[in-house]
This record gives sequence, structure tokens and C-alpha cells, in this order.
Amino acid sequence: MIREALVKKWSDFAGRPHSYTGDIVSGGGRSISLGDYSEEWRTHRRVAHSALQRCSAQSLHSVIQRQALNLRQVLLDYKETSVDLSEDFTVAASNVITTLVFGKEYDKSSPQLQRLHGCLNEIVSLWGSPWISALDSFPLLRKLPNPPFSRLLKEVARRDDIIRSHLQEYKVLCQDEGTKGTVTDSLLQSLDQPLGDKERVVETTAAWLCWTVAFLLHRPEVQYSVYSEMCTVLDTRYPQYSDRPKLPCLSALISEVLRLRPVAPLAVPHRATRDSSIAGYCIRKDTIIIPNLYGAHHDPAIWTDPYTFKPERFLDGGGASTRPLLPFGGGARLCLGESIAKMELFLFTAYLLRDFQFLPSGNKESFPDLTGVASVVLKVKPFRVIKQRKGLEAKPKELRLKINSEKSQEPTNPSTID
Ligand code: HEM
Repeated sequence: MIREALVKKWSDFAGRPHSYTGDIVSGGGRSISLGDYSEEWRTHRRVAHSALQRCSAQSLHSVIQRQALNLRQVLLDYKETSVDLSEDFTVAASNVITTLVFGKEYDKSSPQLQRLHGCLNEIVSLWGSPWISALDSFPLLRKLPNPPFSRLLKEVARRDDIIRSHLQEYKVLCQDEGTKGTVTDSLLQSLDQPLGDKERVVETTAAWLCWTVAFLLHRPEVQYSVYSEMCTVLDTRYPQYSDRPKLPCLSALISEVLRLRPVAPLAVPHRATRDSSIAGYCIRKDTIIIPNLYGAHHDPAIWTDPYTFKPERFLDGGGASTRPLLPFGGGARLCLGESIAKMELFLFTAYLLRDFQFLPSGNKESFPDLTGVASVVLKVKPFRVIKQRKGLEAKPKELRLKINSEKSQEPTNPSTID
């Protein structure tokens, strides 16, 4: 049904609903993700898409590898203390984007990065608050004083100032170095608009990495399987994205985490641009459509044990196909960062599992809660983890992930899943 709406009838459902607060956050609906379907939006998206494609072809791989190695160093510096890695994952993912767009990377303590992240987090949390969402449904409230809304306006202005000053700095750099017209420059021009997409973009990859570590703590044998596979295939070298077909256990792990916890579980709302139908039901122009990706990924008619973390379902003979997966949506509004995100998920996970073993920080109670917290993206509740360094020379003992393994497939702490 979701495919019918988003892919087959893509032009009927390519719109975005207008909302008072959405317009404020996206500078009047001019961002790619919240902008309505129009000629201006299509041009904006086309330019951004082709710039990202060229970036991916030229430098994305090395940019991600560099951030994966930086992340490795950060983790090594923690020694074996128990830590919450969510901020480090956010910095790594955010540095991929800032390197592509501004040619700059930051470390966790950088005041510029903290200012940007602080501002984006504040926007996300204020925008989700009932004081502010009420303004969309009850226009009369817009006339009353509303301190959270005043704060939102201030944060949005602060965000745009920060981004504008980065863009300005980068334009000067481009002129100085004669790099005008490069791939990054064309991406920059396409993003030289109110930047309402940033909140989601920096959060998704980091949220996904946190979910992966959380699930792996509940089923350590999966972690071992992926590691063992890398030892066999790569020997001592670091993985390349082109190694994907040779690393089925790693690919299966990525697909399973995307299935169980799509970080944008309800995608972004669509709007019917004309009268149409879905599954034979008449849908009037301007109806708001919310694609329930989470529901599709847990449909018992398609998935066996849909609520169980079972990457082996995607291995040969495991019975599942990746075709019904829709973590990036589809059609005209398909996630613009899909190819970047896929490469990030693969390389970050491969680098992390090649060099580290993740362990729970204490007894059974300290296992991560897998229910999740919904905000702009679906996140795991904060948890701490211990990571031990491993060397590829230390080959794992009995580590293959088996299809229909006799070991329980349930997480170690079943009371915490859904
Ligand atoms: C695990 C990582 C990610 C997931 C699961 C994800 C998923 C999604 C989903 C479900 C949508 C909504 C599609 C729809 O409306 O039907 C979306 C939209 C979007 N995503 Fe992603 N995303 C991820 C990472 C990224 C990254 C890294 C970027 C940027 C480089 C990005 C940029 C965008 C943009 C610009 C849109 C709006 C597209 C439009 O409205 O035309 N995403 N994403």
C-alpha cells in the first residue's frame, strides 16, 4: 500500500502539508524536506541531488573513512570505561556532512559544533512540545504570549545565523582557493536556503548506530559473526564499501536494524496533490498521508517473528528479502541522503566491529531498553556501554551466525522489547 502511494502514484502524493510551525522552522516551507511539491522545490531538489551524487562519486568514501578512523581514536581514548556513545556518533555523522558542505570538521569540544548541536536539539525539542504544536490546530492561540514559541523563533534565527556564517566563510575560502564551481560549491549553492533539513540529517545516522550497538549487546553472537566474517574476508585490512557483497552478515545486520527501528518510523507527512486512491479507497486532494514505515516493517504477513532481532533472516536460506524494506521512503520524496546514509552505516559499523567488542556496562538491568523514544527521529533511550579493543590477529572462537540457530533469538532482556 505504501509503495502504491509513494512509488506507483508518486505524483499524486508528492506534496507536503503546510503548517504554521513547520513554515517557521523551514523558512516558509523552502527546505527540501518540508517544502511543498512545486517547480521551485523540484529545481532545488534536483540541484542538491546531483551535487550529492557527484560528491558521493568523488570523495564520500574517503570522508566517511576518515571520520570512522577519528571515531576509532575517540573510542580508544576512553580505554575500557563505560560510556554513552551517542554524542560521539552524532559528531562523526555530523562531520561527514560538514566536511561535504563546508569543507570543515569539528571535535566534540569545539564551541562552534556545540553551538550548532545545542541549537538544533533545542529546535527539535521545542517543536515537539504541546505548547507549540497546539498553534497549528488552534490559530487563536497565536495571539497569546507563548514563551516556548518565542524561544523557538530565537533558536531558528540563531540556527540560520550559524549556518549563514559557515556558508559565508566557505564562499570566501572557495574564492581564495579558486575552487568555485567544484562539487562542494554546487552543493553549497543548493543549500543556500533556510536550512530546515539539518535537524533530521545529523540525527538519523547517529540514532541508527546507537540502535545497532543496543541490539548487539542483547545478542553478542551477532557481533562475533560479523567480526569473524571480516577476519576471513578482509584479513587485516579495513573494509571498503565495495566489499559489501563479500560481507553478507554485516549487510544482514544493517538491514535488520533498519527494519526493526526505521529511524524515521512515520517518514515525513505527504499531501495528496490531486484526487486519487490508495488500495481502492478514494483519497481527496489535500488529504494528509502518513506512511507507517514502522508498521510495514513489522507486518506479520511479511515477516516471521517481526518483533525479534534476527539478522540471519536476510542471509541465504533465511527466508526474508530486503525488497519490502522502505526505511528511506520512496518515489519523489525518497530520502535525499539515502546513498550517503547507506555508505555511512556500512563503513561506520564495519570499522567499529572490526576494532571493538561492545559489552554491557553491568548486570542484566544495565542492558539497553529497546522500546525507543519518538522525537523527530526514533532513538534508543540513553545507555552506557563498555568497549574492548580487539586485534584482528585474535580470531574469534565459535562465532558464525547460524540460520535457525538453536540459541534463543530473543533479546537477553525480553521485557524491554516493545
Ligand atoms: C539512517 C539514515 C537515514 C534514514 C533511515 C532516512 C530516512 C528518511 C525518510 C524515511 C525520509 C522521508 C521520505 C518521505 O517523505 O517519504 C527522509 C527524507 C529526507 N532525508 Fe533522510 N534518512 C537518513 C539519512 C539522511 C541523510 C544522511 C541525509 C542527508 C545527507 C538525509 C536527507 C534527507 C532529506 C533532504 C529528506 C527530504 C526529502 C524530500 O522531502 O524530498 N537523510 N529520510
